[in-house]
Amino acid sequence: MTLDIADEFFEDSFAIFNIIDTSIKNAGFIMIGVAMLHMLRHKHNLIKQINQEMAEKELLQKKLQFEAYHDPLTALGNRRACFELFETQQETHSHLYYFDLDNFKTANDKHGHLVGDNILKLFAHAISKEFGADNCFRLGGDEFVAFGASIPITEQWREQLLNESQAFFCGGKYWVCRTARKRIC
Ligand SMILES: Nc1nc2c(ncn2[C@@H]2O[C@H](COP(=O)(O)OP(=O)(O)OP(=O)(O)O)[C@@H](O)[C@H]2O)c(=O)[nH]1
Repeated sequence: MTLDIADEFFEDSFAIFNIIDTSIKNAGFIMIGVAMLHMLRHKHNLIKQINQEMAEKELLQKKLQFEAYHDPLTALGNRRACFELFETQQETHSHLYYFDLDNFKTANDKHGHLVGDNILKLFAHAISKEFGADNCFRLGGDEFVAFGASIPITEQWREQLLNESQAFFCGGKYWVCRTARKRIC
């Protein structure tokens, strides 16, 4: 009889201990789960941040590369680009055109540098339309170079190129020469 009572007592106590023990274990699992989730979220944010920084770096690198090889005013290739691409341009184009605007200094002095800048942009746009922007370069000041095919040069063509800049009495001269294009057999 005494034994029975003791058995019941221990049975009940164990049941309570069991419940407490399971609860503690469950709470432990939940805490570990929450901590792991937190860690994963932190890692996810870190990877996102690294990816973003890498994308920004890549963009910056592309921007720097563009700036190193382009004229900021006209967005044409600059002197460095022209020299570095000279061989390739020679191989793919039969003629080289060199342009130098006339009276540009006078136009600058008379109408101001903003108008002067605009003349350069208009001329860059005109030759880009004729030869393709990738084949045109601004060497500096009012000097430009373009690579292209042989074009029947007429007074009309010349006027067309200088159309808008002529409004400021700014003309232009050009020289054309054959490139040393290699024949592809
Ligand atoms: N507005 C403007 N002017 C520039 C720029 N770069 C150079 N210049 C000016 O361009 C002028 C070029 O002068 P010149 O080479 O004598 O040109 P020009 O008056 O056409 O004379 P020729 O070429 O001998 O016919 C200079 O006054 C420079 O200050 C630019 O980016 N913008």
